[in-house]
Amino acid sequence: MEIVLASGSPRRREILKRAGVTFRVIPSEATEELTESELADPSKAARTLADRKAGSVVQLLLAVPRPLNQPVAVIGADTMVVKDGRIFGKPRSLEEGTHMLQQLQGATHQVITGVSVWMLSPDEEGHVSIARRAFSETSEVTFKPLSSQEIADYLACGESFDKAGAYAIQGEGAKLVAGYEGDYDNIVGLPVSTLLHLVPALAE
Ligand SMILES: Cc1cn([C@H]2C[C@H](O)[C@@H](COP(=O)(O)OP(=O)(O)OP(=O)(O)O)O2)c(=O)[nH]c1=O
Repeated sequence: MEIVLASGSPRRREILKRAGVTFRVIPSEATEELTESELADPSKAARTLADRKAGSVVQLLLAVPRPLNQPVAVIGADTMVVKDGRIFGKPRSLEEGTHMLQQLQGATHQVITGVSVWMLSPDEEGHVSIARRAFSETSEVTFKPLSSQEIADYLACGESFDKAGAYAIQGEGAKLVAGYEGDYDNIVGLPVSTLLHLVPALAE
């Protein structure tokens, strides 16, 4: 089976590689916008975005005028930070990053990663059947109390802008964190242990 990771995230690539999975990368160009009603249920929203990312890459694969000659699994994922039911994605400005970290300091929040796997199976005539499996995983992260100066100094290191919630637990952001519960890889972007448990074919 061929495995495709529908993600431009170097962290997801790294985590999947470390788990011993052989795959290629096709970054998704799906939009990350959600409607008000989708925003109301963060776990579902994360699964929806993951599904959209995987689905957009499946469309690309099926648009190529060359029949699939083997089953293909396409993996999409989306990570969001959730504080008091509000979703924090990637900050679009320094102000937004500052606001996110002000909300997160001295408190506990959830990090939710939604994952969607689309399995494409061609038959002998070249017809492709599609099966989908989606799940989400939640970890909890507690931040130390932070002063405005500490927040400004952290944002100045520059690692915040492509990270949900404006921090990277695997980077300089580790020093903002008092502790976490749950799966660490899930916080960094891909709950690979649950993924391989639910879709064991990926590890074969
Ligand atoms: C909370 C947290 C998030 N992140 C990252 C994981 C995700 O890459 C990113 C959230 O953005 P996503 O939209 O989930 O992913 P992405 O845009 O990086 O990649 P793609 O859509 O192509 O798959 O935040 C960390 O690296 N460390 C952390 O501690």
